[in-house]
Amino acid sequence: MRLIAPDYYDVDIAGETTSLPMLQLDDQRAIALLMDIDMGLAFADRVGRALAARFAAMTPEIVVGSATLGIPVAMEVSRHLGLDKYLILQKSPKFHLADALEEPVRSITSDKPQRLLLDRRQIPLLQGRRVVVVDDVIATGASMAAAMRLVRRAGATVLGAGTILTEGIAWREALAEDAALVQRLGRIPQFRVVDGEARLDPASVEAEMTRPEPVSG
Ligand SMILES: Nc1ncnc2[nH]cnc12
Repeated sequence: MRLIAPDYYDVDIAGETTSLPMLQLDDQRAIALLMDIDMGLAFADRVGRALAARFAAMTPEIVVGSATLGIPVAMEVSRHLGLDKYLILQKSPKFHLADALEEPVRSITSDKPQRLLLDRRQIPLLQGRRVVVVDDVIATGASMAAAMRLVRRAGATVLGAGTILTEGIAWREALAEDAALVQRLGRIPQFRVVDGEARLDPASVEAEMTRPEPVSG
């Protein structure tokens, strides 16, 4: 992992400041890295509780998450909604997934073509059900869009899309009207590498990220 200065980017995640390490992706790009699987049980519990609170009133019947980093999010959101069963969409074909429903992930940021897979034996868990789709980060929006397509192909209604963080702004265009379904606990910008340092990419910053907070009182 190639780290870059400044060492950390601080982001508010559900009311707590979280320091994310800065990672250089290539000559031009860097990201503030959120590895939810490395952040411990207290973090997983906190984000699960906070996202579940956003969706509870919609009375979802099942939570769907994408492997790998969406797995702890799906488990913790389910737990806090009082749901036992959850459903994971896989990225790599496993033996038992020979006959899976498949959706391409149209991502411009990954070098290899990717896809999301839904085990056909799990379709009954989704058919006619009210579903929340979750992931760790929504960046390009390509993974979330593919997950929503799969879930809808299986006959479910998507009530919402939950994520720990949104990254940049590209996801809004990729998700189109589904962007309105997104519930996030925080947001991060994207970064450009300039003189060996990560600098905030102004084009990735949401207008409301730089807008001063309204003064109360
Ligand atoms: N900043 C980030 N951290 C972890 N996973 C990501 N996927 C896309 N952006 C990410």
